[in-house]
Amino acid sequence: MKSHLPIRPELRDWILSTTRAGHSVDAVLKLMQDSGYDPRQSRTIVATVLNMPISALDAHAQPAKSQGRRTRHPEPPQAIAEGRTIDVSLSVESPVLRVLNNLLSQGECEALILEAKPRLQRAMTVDSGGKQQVDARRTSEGMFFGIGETTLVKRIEQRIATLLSIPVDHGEGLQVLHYLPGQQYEPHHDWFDPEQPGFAAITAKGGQRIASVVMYLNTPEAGGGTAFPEIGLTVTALRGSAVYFAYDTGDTASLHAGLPVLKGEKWIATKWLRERPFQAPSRK
Ligand SMILES: O=C(O)CCC(=O)C(=O)O
Ligand SMILES: [Fe+2]
Repeated sequence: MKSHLPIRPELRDWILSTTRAGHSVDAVLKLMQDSGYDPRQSRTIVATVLNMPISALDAHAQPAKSQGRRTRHPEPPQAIAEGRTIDVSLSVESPVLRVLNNLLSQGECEALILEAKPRLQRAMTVDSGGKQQVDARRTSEGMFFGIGETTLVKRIEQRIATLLSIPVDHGEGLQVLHYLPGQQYEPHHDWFDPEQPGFAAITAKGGQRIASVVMYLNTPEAGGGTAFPEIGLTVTALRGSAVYFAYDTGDTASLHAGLPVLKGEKWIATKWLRERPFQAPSRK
C-alpha cells in the first residue's frame, strides 16, 4: 500500500523504532490517535512505513488476539496416524524435536518427487519487508503445492495433522526442495522475527509459525543432513524419514541448516504449521 501522504522523517523513525522495540501495531496506532492523528490517516501512515497492506493492519486491529494453537509432540516408541505406524526414533526436549522414521512410504516419496519436478524454481526466502526474494543463503530449487492440491498431498497433510493433532488448515502449502552437490540452506530459524518490519504482514494470516516437519524424499549419497548447531545434532536425510521440531517465537535452540549435499542429490518436502488457520480447507 503506497501513500502519497508526506510522512515526516521523525514520525517514520518513531514508528519503526517503536514496532522494532516490540510494541504492537495496535499500540502504535493508539499512541498516534492520542496525539491527534485521525484514525484513517494514522493507519495509512503506519501501513506505508511498515510496507504492509492496510488489510494486514485490520487483522492486527482485532481485539485481544488469542494465543494460538500448539502441536502435540509424537511420543516414542511409535505413533499411529491415519492407519500408518511411525517410529519415533529420537527425542530432544530443547529444542522440542522428534526424528520420525517411516512417516512416508518409499512409493509416496517417489511419487511426490515426480509431481513436484516439472514445477521447480529457484527457492526464495521472505525478506524483512515480507516479500519473496532470491537469497544466496538458499541455493536449492523448490515449489509449493496448494493445500490438498493432489490426492497424495492431501493424504500427507492429513497424516501430519493427525500425528501432531493440529487441523490441516493451520499448514502452509507443502514445499518441495531439490538440492544438488554444494547446495545448502544456511542456518536459520523458521519462526518469523517480530522485530522485522514485515512481521505484521507475514503473520497477518495464520499468525506465527509454531512447528516444522522436514521430510526426506530420498537418501543423498553423502551430506545433506539437517543440522541443529545449538545442540550439535545432525539428522540424517533418509528416504521416508522426517524431522519434526516445534518452537516458540525467539526460540534460538531451533536454529537449523540444510547441510551441503556432498554427493548425489537431496529432495525434501517441508510442512510449516501456523498457530491459527492459514487458509480455508480444501473442498477437493
Ligand atoms: O534442507 C533441510 O534439511 C532443511 C530445510 C529447512 O530448514 C526448511 O525448509 O525450512
Ligand atoms: Fe528451516
